Amino acid sequence: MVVKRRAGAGCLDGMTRTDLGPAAVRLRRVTRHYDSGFGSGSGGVTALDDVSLSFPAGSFTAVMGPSGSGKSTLLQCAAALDRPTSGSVSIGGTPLEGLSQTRLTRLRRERIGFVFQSFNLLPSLTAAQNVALPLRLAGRAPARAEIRQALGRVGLAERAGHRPGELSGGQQQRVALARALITRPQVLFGDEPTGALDSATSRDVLRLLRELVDVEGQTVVMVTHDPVAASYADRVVFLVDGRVSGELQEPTAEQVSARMTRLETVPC
Ligand SMILES: Nc1ncnc2c1ncn2[C@@H]1O[C@H](COP(=O)(O)OP(=O)(O)OP(=O)(O)O)[C@@H](O)[C@H]1O
Repeated sequence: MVVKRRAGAGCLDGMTRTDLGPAAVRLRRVTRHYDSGFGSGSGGVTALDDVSLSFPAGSFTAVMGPSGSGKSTLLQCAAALDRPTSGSVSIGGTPLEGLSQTRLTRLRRERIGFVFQSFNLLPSLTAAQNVALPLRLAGRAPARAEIRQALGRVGLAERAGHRPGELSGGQQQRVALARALITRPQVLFGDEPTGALDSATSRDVLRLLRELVDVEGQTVVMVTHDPVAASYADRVVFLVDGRVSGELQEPTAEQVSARMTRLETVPC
């Protein structure tokens, strides 16, 4: 598989470089506050604090930060799975605020793909049936060739009839990727997509993500704790206490690791 970086795919911090190209996803001054559950005035948690970020179309971004820094919350707000307390999010130029639940659900189905650490495949369905699910949920009867092509994209055309229990972890994650990509989403989000895989299998999945960006122009945004995984991205955005604390372009694993060590040891 060819591993090739896109020239110029990059990143915006605080929307200072919006001229790089159209944003697949844009967050403007996003704050997400969780109430404590004990009524007003009792504090709660500010998981995201005035975050402005843009994910340019056709780029691969890794999001890193210490535990509790807001990575998953950022992903959920950016993927329209959660609503910010304030600020705005737009996907493919469509602002999410004010959209009804029905329209949000449709937008998520049509424009967003999601892969998780735990694959989330249905164990009783074959790989092909799992991949077909998003289309069935959207009311479409998927053509067999379409499913085969989606599995072919992740190198699993020959495994269409296998159930998840008959596949390795890496193969299961590739089925999950095919399922996430079957609707041709504008953005693919990954919440630690390689977190449950051994390092050799992780590399295969990361090379596949890289290839999707380089060859097909897919936009990928991935939360990870692994500096090696982050080094496959065009840039790494670092969060600390719900705020963007900086970013690295064309990162190496060593640079990411050094930055993370600093963030985890130096009080901000
Ligand atoms: N549903 C919720 N209700 C209350 N607080 C929440 C909720 N979800 C997240 N938080 C809090 O928001 C903060 C950010 O959480 P988040 O899960 O986004 O962090 P994270 O960087 O993804 O953490 P980790 O690396 O440990 O998964 C944490 O303090 C967390 O406890």
